[in-house]
This record gives sequence, C-alpha cells and structure tokens, in this order.
Amino acid sequence: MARTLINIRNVSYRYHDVDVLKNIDLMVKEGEFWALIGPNGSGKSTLIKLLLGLLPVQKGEIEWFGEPIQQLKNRDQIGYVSQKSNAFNSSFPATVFEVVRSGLVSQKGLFSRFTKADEVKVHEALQLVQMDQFAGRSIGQLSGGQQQRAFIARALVSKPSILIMDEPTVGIDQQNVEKFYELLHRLNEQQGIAILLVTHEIDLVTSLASHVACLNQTMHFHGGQQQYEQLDDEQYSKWYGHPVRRVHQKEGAE
Ligand SMILES: Nc1ncnc2c1ncn2[C@@H]1O[C@H](COP(=O)(O)OP(=O)(O)OP(=O)(O)O)[C@@H](O)[C@H]1O
Repeated sequence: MARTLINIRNVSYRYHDVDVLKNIDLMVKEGEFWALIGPNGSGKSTLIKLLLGLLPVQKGEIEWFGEPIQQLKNRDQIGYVSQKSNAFNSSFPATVFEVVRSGLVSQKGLFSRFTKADEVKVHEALQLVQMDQFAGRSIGQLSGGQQQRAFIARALVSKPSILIMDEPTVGIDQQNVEKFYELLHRLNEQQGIAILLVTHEIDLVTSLASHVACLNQTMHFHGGQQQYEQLDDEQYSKWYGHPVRRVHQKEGAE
C-alpha cells in the first residue's frame, strides 16, 4: 500500500483575528499528483506554509511521513520550489551547477566539502529537468522558465519523495508553462515523485493531476481527478463564491 506522506487533520489557522483556514483535512500519498486550487485569498499559500513548518500549527494536526510535523527530521524528503525562484538578477554570481548543488547543503551540513558523488547527483538532477547543458551558465542569464527548471533540479538533488510548488509558473510564457507541466507529469509518472502544486491554471493542471483539492477557507472538495470532473456548476460556484459555468471538455471539443 502507498505510504502516506502528508496527513492534515482538522487544521484551522487565523492571522490575528481573521480566520483563513477552517477544519482542513487532506491526505497525500506516495506517487500522487495533487493540484491545490482556489480563488485569490482562499488560503492556499497559508496551507503550504503550514506544511513547510514556516507557520506554527495553531489548531489540528499535521503529520509528515507518519510523524507530527513538530518532530520532522528528514526535511530532505520534501522538495520545495517557491513562486519567486525564477526572479534572479542577471548579475547573480552563481552557476546553475552551484545553485543545484546548494540543495545538498542541508543534507551535508554547511561546512562539509562536496564530493565527486555530489557532483554526479547534481548532473543527474539537471538531466531530469533537461538542463544539464546549462550547468556552467550563470543562473541570472537564463530565462525565467530555465531558471525555474534549475530550481526544480535543486529541489530534486536530495531525492525527495514529494515536490511542493506554490504557483511556480508565474512570469513564464504560455508555451513554456505547458512544457513545465509536462516536465512535472514526467517526474511524477517516471520517477514516482509525489507533487503538490498550487496553481491558477486550473484546466491545464487538473487534466494532468491525479487528485484535486478545492480550497476556499474550508476544503470544498478533495479527491480523485475523475470525481472532480463530475462536480456540477452549483458545487463549483459554491466553492468559488460566485456563479461559474464550466466548459466541460466534451462541450469544448464540439
Ligand atoms: N501575514 C499575513 N498577515 C495577515 N493576513 C495574511 C497574511 N498572509 C496572508 N494573509 C491573508 O490570509 C488570506 C489567505 O491568504 P493566502 O496567501 O494564503 O491565500 P492564497 O489562496 O494563496 O491567495 P493567492 O491565490 O492570491 O496567492 C488572505 O485574506 C490574506 O490577505
């Protein structure tokens, strides 16, 4: 049976006196590809910050790999790529190789020397995202989409079980957005890496994801992609907070 990576139980969160998340449940298992979707301000980033331990759990429980998040030791198992990863100044003094290798620092400790084996890991990670030919290039001189791939490689270098991404395609053009999602799909299918992706590109991603979570302060729906496709306009509108009429794939094809 697939191992449970994340188990969120009855989690609520408030900033000052404003409720942002209420009674959230979500379970993510090995190898699953989750799209976390919701309107602006629905609490997606807050949930991700709670999962990454960047915000304290105020109410409810979050478990990683079967242990309470407060006792999480093996952070290398969690790869994280933030929204702003691809916003490097062109004079930033690091090569793609160095940026990816820095993903090994938490595993090795700040003052350890890098070994030949580490070098191999960096090239393997770069190959996974088809960026090995850019290893020697300065990170600031790559396009936004290429930088984003380099940051995925950085997250992959410690061989995590899951990649968490908060709107990773901001600032990337449409053609490259599609290629980016193809890459995630391939990492998920071929490498078995679980993915939890916050996105506004709902149609594109929900067709690739195996599971979908619809958040708007509460979790309106979480489940398999096929069940998600069955949600009717009324359920969808209730979640989004205003009337929505979805164009179903079959209708669009006519
Ligand atoms: N540090 C903070 N202090 C106070 N309120 C905050 C803070 N961060 C976020 N919020 C509020 O919490 C709510 C949820 O924000 P969050 O960023 O989690 O939503 P989101 O779904 O990720 O939004 P978006 O899609 O616009 O990025 C919003 O109303 C936001 O204004």
